[in-house]
Amino acid sequence: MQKSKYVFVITGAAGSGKTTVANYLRERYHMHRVITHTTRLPRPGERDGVDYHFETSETMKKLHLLEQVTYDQSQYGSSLEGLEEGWRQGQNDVVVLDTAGAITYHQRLHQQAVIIFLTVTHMKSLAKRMTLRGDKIDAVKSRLQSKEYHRDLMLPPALKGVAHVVTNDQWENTKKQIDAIVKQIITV
Ligand SMILES: Nc1ncnc2c1ncn2[C@@H]1O[C@H](COP(=O)(O)OP(=O)(O)OP(=O)(O)O)[C@@H](O)[C@H]1O
Ligand SMILES: Nc1nc2c(ncn2[C@@H]2O[C@H](COP(=O)(O)O)[C@@H](O)[C@H]2O)c(=O)[nH]1
Repeated sequence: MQKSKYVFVITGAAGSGKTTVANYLRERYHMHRVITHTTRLPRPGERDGVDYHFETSETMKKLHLLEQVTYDQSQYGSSLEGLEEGWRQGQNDVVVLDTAGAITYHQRLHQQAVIIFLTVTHMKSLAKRMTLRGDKIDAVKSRLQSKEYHRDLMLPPALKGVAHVVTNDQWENTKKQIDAIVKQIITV
């Protein structure tokens, strides 16, 4: 019987498939998706309280956050309350973070944070995926020019030997890799 609950942290470059993997973990393994906070504007189809808690700079300041980062000129942050909500219900959590956030989770939660770093073989496919997702052209350009985008293309040294690295080229193959990681961690 599994005693302690985990948070699966999905990290990696923009467009690498973090949200897609998080949704898979939610649907296939009934994990609780931690909704994080951001000051960026919603993308077409994104809903407040579902994809993010959309904040202003003022409301963001009032939150009690476990960690907070600036990514492509917007603020993002996640709360301990968000994690505890899932654990209270007896569920494992899944959260989507940039690599700076993933490092903080590793430092603060140790083995309780299972870090999965997503990458792709051809970096050009990332911009293509963002465009196909419906992101505005200016938003894609801004993302590609940001220092955080370039930083998150590579596994950070602090996560070497810690993160499970998954190459998300072919979705069917990605699911198999994710299933293997979950099986290794969770014993029912
Ligand atoms: N293996 C795959 N092959 C092709 N397309 C994929 C694959 N995985 C995800 N996608 C698609 O790529 C797009 C980007 O995926 P997703 O939104 O999950 O990325 P992300 O890492 O969360 O991005 P961001 O950090 O920019 O929010 C989506 O349209 C998704 O459906
Ligand atoms: N450290 C944190 N990173 C977060 C959080 N919520 C989302 N993110 C990451 O930010 C970038 C940009 O997200 P996008 O939705 O605008 O593309 C991406 O890497 C997300 O994973 C958070 O609370 N903390």
